Amino acid sequence: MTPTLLRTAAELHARVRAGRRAVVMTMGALHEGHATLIRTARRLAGPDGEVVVTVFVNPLQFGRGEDLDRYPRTLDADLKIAEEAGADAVFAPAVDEVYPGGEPQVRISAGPMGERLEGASRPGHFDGVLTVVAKLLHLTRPDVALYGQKDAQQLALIRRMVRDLNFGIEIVGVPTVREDDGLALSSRNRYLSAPERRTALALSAALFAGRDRHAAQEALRARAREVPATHARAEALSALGESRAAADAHAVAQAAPGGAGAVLAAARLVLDEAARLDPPLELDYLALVDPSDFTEIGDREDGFTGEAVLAVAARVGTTRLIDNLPLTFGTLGAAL
Ligand SMILES: Nc1ncnc2c1ncn2[C@@H]1O[C@H](COP(=O)(O)OP(=O)(O)OP(=O)(O)O)[C@@H](O)[C@H]1O
Ligand SMILES: CC(C)(CO)[C@@H](O)C(=O)[O-]
Ligand code: BAL
Repeated sequence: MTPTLLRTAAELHARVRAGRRAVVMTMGALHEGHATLIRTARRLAGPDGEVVVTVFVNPLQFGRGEDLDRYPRTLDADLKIAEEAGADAVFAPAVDEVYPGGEPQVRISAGPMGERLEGASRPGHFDGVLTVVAKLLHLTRPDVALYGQKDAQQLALIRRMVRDLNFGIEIVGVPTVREDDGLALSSRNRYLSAPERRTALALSAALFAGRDRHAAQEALRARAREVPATHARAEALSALGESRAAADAHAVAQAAPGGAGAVLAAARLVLDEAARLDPPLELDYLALVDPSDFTEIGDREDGFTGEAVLAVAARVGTTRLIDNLPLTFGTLGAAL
């Protein structure tokens, strides 16, 4: 069924709530990534609940010289995608409806986490994001709200805001949806020409190179833990086994370089190559960060263990893209 289109806060509030409400916030120009969020929301809301999708290009989160004016606005197509994915209502307010008195004087401050990575490149961006997210949460009053892992720093900040300011709403993160060749789906991909898209593939390719390096390291770490046990077993068996196990231990020790620095180096190699393509990739940042506060762990000692996010941002032509992958350091070895 075509979702009900709601244009005003009054229309939204007049709507009779049906069970558990799940909200997906977007800036429109919907694609399969958004559809996945909406389908997940449908599941979480349940058959008696409802899914509300918001479509609003928020001027507050765009810096001067960014793409606010050219950002794609495709409401008819968005309604169709929202319908197919199972939305009950689409809230698509005008700017005046969200900010009736002009830009708000009182805003949410994203704090130090909002000044790193994306926040360093786009000053004020996360204050604008959190301010509109807070407003949209108050307007839509969901039980649960869903956000994509593709915007990992945004997701972490929304979780933080909801916790720090007691919003009492469940926040659910949804893994990044990609094209078959790896490119993360993004509304801004439609700005890319064919040659630019080829260059843009380097973002995901770099992350995959980092992930592969990480997987190889983790396997070596696990092997290194296993070797003493192998050694003990071998010792009990025969002198020949013992010397084999010792050789194995030596080989693992030699082969286990690494940690965070090696993961970053593997990813950087791909980005460096892409910088020589035509059109070139212009790197903004590549960083390995702690997902709880987005501080860099790239420069910490090689023995880092725990959750991390490998994040990248780059420009191709006039289009700025971001991508990231979650990585876990050390648990494979720890589990053995
Ligand atoms: N490829 C994707 N996979 C999963 N979630 C996504 C993906 N792309 C966007 N989202 C999520 O959809 C929500 C709305 O995002 P938004 O409308 O800004 O789309 P976008 O494709 O990220 O656009 P942009 O190109 O402006 O970054 C956010 O929670 C975002 O993280
Ligand atoms: C969360 C959001 C809808 C706020 O404008 C936006 O930042 C987005 O689409 O990711
Ligand atoms: N998807 C994040 C919104 C923005 O880039 O402004």
